[in-house]
Amino acid sequence: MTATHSLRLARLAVGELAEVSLIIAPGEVHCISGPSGSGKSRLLRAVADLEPHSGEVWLGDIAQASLPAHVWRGRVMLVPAESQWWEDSVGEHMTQDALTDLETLGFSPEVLGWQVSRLSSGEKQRLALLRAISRAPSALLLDEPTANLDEVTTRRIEAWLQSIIREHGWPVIWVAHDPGQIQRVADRHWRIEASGLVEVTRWA
Ligand SMILES: Nc1ncnc2c1ncn2[C@@H]1O[C@H](COP(=O)(O)OP(=O)(O)OP(=O)(O)O)[C@@H](O)[C@H]1O
Repeated sequence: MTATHSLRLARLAVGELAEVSLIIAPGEVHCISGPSGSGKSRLLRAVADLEPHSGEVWLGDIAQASLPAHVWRGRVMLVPAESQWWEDSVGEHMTQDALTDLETLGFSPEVLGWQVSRLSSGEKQRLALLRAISRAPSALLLDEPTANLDEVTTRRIEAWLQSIIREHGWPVIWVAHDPGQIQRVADRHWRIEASGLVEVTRWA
């Protein structure tokens, strides 16, 4: 299914961060960087309706406020830096759609039988991404999606994410620290400075 909705933040404010207004077009990746503690994760949580905030968020012509929070979160899917798991085994969290991409992410099908408790932080991170994208979202919020991965795996996950983002036309907000990664994946780059979002027009 191809999503063709923009994600629109209209005067969104959470915590110390000044009001944010952004339009992320279908298939676009907007990277957000900034110092530790500047509010990047809280902003994503507000967009996902996981944190009290003022202002509005729209997915196409659907307002966040018009949907029950759990329905909104199924469409505007947050992949937090530290994923949550609620069942014992990996497979219990996955839909059938996850199976096709297992190998691309470096797993054999046996991973579905693994206990969540044995997963390394990098395995958890890759499987949390797979879990999110296999649930047919309409927009993605990625909080440092490669933070626990080595360079080779990071590049592989970046390429995989870019390809499925383009294929599905998801608007994406991607929190990142690595300038190289931002250079590779961002259509636009915003940095949090003095509690406000400032566009970085040249980030080579
Ligand atoms: N529910 C909350 N209520 C009040 N303050 C909070 C809450 N959650 C986080 N904070 C504070 O808000 C600030 C921003 O936190 P946030 O997690 O968004 O930072 P960040 O930019 O993602 O940082 P990092 O790069 O270290 O992950 C921090 O000072 C944090 O302690």
